[in-house]
Amino acid sequence: MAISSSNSSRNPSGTFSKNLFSGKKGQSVGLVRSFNYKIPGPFELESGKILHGVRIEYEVYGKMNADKSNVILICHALTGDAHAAGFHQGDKKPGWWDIVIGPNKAFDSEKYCIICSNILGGCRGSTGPSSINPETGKIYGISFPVITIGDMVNAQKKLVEHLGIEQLFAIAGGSMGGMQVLQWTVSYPEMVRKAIAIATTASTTPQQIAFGAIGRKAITDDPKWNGGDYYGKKIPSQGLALARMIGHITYLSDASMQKKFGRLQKGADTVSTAGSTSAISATAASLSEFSSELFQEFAPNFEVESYLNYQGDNFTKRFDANSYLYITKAVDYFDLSKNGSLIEGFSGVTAKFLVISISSDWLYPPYQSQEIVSALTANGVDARYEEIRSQYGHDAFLLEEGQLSYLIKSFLSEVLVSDVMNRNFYTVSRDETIEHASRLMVKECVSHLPVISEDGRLEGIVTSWDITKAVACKINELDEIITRDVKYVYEDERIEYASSIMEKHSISALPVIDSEHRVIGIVTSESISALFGNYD
Ligand SMILES: CC(=O)SCCNC(=O)CCNC(=O)[C@H](O)C(C)(C)COP(=O)(O)OP(=O)(O)OC[C@H]1O[C@@H](n2cnc3c(N)ncnc32)[C@H](O)[C@@H]1OP(=O)(O)O
Ligand SMILES: N[C@@H](CCO)C(=O)O
Repeated sequence: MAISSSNSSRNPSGTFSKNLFSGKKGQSVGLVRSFNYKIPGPFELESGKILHGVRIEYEVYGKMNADKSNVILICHALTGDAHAAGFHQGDKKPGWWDIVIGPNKAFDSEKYCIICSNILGGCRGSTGPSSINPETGKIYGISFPVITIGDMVNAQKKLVEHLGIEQLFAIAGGSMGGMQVLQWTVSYPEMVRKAIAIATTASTTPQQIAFGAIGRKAITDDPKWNGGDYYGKKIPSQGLALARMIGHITYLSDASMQKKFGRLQKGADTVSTAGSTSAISATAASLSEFSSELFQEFAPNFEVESYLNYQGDNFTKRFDANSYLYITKAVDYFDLSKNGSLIEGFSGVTAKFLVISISSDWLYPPYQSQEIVSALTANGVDARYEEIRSQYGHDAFLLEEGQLSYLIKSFLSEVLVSDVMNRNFYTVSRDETIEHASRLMVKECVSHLPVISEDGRLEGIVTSWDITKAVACKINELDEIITRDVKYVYEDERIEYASSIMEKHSISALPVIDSEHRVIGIVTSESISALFGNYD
């Protein structure tokens, strides 16, 4: 299967493998803890309903830099939580996206401050239907109001503001996490610089809604669901497990199920490999070899049945059935198109995008990611499309470490001069005095002044060092001390290039010019250091 890809971020051979990313091996963020933020005052939902005392559970990996410009928000999928990386005390398994979060990993915790929060409506520390309604002192149950992906994002925004972050360096997530990513860039375009949406859609399809509906029916048809009032009693574990079993099939693929289970049956002790599919098949798999008693009981004799039973049962130990109802409904309502147009829905988006699909994902197939990219591109948004080649199906976004790392790392580290340049800058003209330039530098705390012509074209540069020398030599005219062979960059050049010019010529600031040689900004070594994590 070929990888369809748009551009150059691929490795030189043009192929991917699970171990493709050959950078320094990442390590764990180690022992981590969760925090819990209570949103002060009322929290208004998109429906107009109000929640009080909303709590948001979150975790943080890495440090914020001085101006909090290195923060990456991770959004989790349907049944995830705030624990994305590292270990809680006593845990054997790390957080759910540990493969990409940590020192030297794709979301490098040495460089970025990575935050992940549990969604509103969830059951892992954030307010949801299993929380106590502060107005009644009782568990909400199904008196909890309907929530949307927009509500989840609005709650995350409250957390982000509480942490004093004005703009997120990036936001990333897969599946329903990807929906939150898209919603963020639509609702708060000025707050997101880069967006990574994986295995997701901008508008939930009838097939996706259908699977959600069956899962919900499994829960509500379980007598123990009891109209959502089961807290402190027996939980609707049959229905919840069945919902997860159905859901879990959609997270896998035909090929991955062939590979994992083949037709293997319990009790079969010899296996053989079947042709090109590498399927495992039981040698003694003919029906006649099973006892009629076993057959009549419809016992789960296939390995895939045992696996699904295990996944279903396991799920009931970590998830609340009502949360499942509310969250899947929020997914079903998700539709960013406006007046039937996704292009219109994305008008106003400014973040740079990396949209990743998975070749074997039949739940959120690649065409849905391509639609996102087309609509973004139609709005002039810089959106890159990549398809991960994987047999794991939808859940590949939790597993494909090498491909994800390669794509995410190169996307995050691609910084252009325009991302860093200061557009509020000061200039002088060459017929001005040294005293004027000197006063301007002191007043505005700048050490470099581009010298421009009447129509704004770059003619030279004067630095505070030039002024110091001029004063020592009793020179008064600016014209005499201007550096005319001035180095400059264009705004669409990579920041590494700007940095290399500065290093080569031992200079700490470069004017940024447009195609007509007019000065449009200035980039300084200070702003580059801040971006790449000069942590205080
Ligand atoms: C996305 C978020 O934001 S967070 C939520 C993500 N987490 C989940 O979805 C959890 C459940 N999902 C899964 O397990 C997913 O398949 C994945 C993608 C996360 C893991 O995939 P894989 O590593 O391929 O694991 P696999 O699908 O084989 O399942 C492993 C589990 O099934 C069990 N299992 C495997 N085969 C069988 C079998 N034949 N019978 C019974 N159990 C089996 C394993 O013992 C293992 O149990 P454990 O999880 O308690 O260790
Ligand atoms: N398996 C993941 C992804 C579902 O989209 C989850 O349960 O959250």
